[in-house]
Order: sequence, then structure tokens, then C-alpha cells
Amino acid sequence: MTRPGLFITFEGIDGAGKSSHIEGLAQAFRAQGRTVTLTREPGGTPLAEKLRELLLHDSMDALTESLLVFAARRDHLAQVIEPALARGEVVLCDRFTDATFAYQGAGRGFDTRVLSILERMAQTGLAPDPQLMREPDLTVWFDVPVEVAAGRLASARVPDRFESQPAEFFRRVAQGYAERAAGAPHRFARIDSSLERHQVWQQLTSVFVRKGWLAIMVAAQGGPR
Ligand SMILES: Nc1ncnc2c1ncn2[C@@H]1O[C@H](COP(=O)(O)OP(=O)(O)OP(=O)(O)O)[C@@H](O)[C@H]1O
Ligand SMILES: Cc1cn([C@H]2C[C@H](O)[C@@H](COP(=O)(O)O)O2)c(=O)[nH]c1=O
Repeated sequence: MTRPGLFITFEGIDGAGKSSHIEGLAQAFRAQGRTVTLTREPGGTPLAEKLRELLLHDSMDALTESLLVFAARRDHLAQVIEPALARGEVVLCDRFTDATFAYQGAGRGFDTRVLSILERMAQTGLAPDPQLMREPDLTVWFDVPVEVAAGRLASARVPDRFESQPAEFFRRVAQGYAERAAGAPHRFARIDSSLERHQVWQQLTSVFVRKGWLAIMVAAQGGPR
């Protein structure tokens, strides 16, 4: 019998530590016999990866930025996410629409009513139920103080257009995530990402064990190296 697909997204400010754990989670699901699609936004298709390059490196205003992230998302949903869910796969996606509300909405100050309209347009009409607006089944929010995330990134890589924003921008983005989480408590799971990697992994896997999506034994075997 085909198991239903699962759409799981990972969110947080830059440097929160999401990417460090997603591969481990993919391995845990595979160890249970699930097929996993591991993907990211902006990106995930050849077209969306081109748009990602523009978004991360070219200057533009907040409306242009919002239109580009939703254009990339529409292509990503159509080409990758919806087909994988239809095959019953687990889709692990590094960022999705909550990032748009946090970065373009709270961070840039762009009108969230316009974002909601774009969200409905971009995320509807692709699922088996044409009325359904595709949303994640679960969103894991890696919550971390802005200073901790900045410290992690400082030694990690050359900053892109978002990563080089001032701390005040990331405070607004973090507040944006807090508001999104408060508005959809059934969908969000918050984890404290300021802790050591193994503690973050433990919190992360407990979320999946509680949902019945991972067995305790499988969760205990994985984790950051
Ligand atoms: N719990 C942790 N403690 C200390 N350092 C960490 C922790 N988790 C991740 N890091 C380090 O912090 C940096 C950022 O981590 P990572 O790339 O996973 O974050 P991210 O949330 O995916 O960031 P971005 O969204 O900007 O890509 C990396 O150098 C990573 O090794
Ligand atoms: C999906 C999405 C992303 N962003 C920003 C957030 C990050 O700074 C970059 C992506 O970089 P990462 O290292 O892969 O996390 O893009 C955004 O502003 N709006 C969005 O919708």
C-alpha cells in the first residue's frame, strides 16, 4: 500500500543550523524504507536555481523579490514537490513560504496582504484537489538568537545579499517567524537551535517520533557527526 506523502519544511534566520540537520533526517527516513526528496527554496529546479542566483546577488526592490520567490516556488511545486508527494515520498524542503512572510514581509516590510494573494496563486491548482492551497504538513522552526546565528555565519562563508543585512533586519525576520508560528501552532514545531548540535538533533527527532513518523531506534542512530 502506498503511504501518503509528507511535506516537511525547515525555517529559521540565516545561520540557525537547519541545513546541518536535514541530511541526517533524510537518512533516518530512508532507514525506515521511505523515499525522500531533499530540496530547498529558493531553488530546487533548474529555473528556480537561476532565480535563486538573482535573488541572492542582484539588488531589487521588495515587490520584485516577492514575485521572484513565488515564481521560483510555483515551478518548484509543479516540477518537484507535487509529483514527489503524489508518489508518496517524504519531501524535506529547506525553507518555503514562511520564509517569504518572514524575510519579505517582516524583514523588508512588504505588504503581507499582497504576499497572501501571491501565496494563494502560486500554491493552488497543482495538487490532486484543485482547490487545495499546498502548505507543509509540518514546519520545523529553528529558533536561535540573532547574535548566535551571526557568530556561526561569521566564520562560515562569504555573506550573500540577505546574510549581509544588519542585525536589526534579522530581529524583524525572527519576529516574523514567531508570528507565523503563533498563527499556525498545529503546523509549527519550535526547537531551540542555540544548543549543541547533538541537542538540536535530539529535539528535532523527538518531534518526528511524537508524530509517529520516525521510530525511536532509527532516530537514536542518526545525528550530526
Ligand atoms: N548547533 C550548532 N552549534 C554550533 N554551530 C552550528 C550548529 N549548527 C550549525 N552550526 C554551524 O553554523 C553554520 C550555519 O549552519 P547551517 O548552514 O546549518 O545553518 P542554516 O540555518 O542552514 O543557514 P542558512 O539558512 O543561512 O543556509 C555552519 O557553519 C554550521 O556548521
Ligand atoms: C525561500 C526564501 C528565502 N529567502 C532568503 C533567506 C535566505 O537568506 C536565502 C536563502 O539562503 P539559504 O542559505 O539557502 O537559506 O533566501 C527569502 O528572502 N525569501 C524566501 O521566500
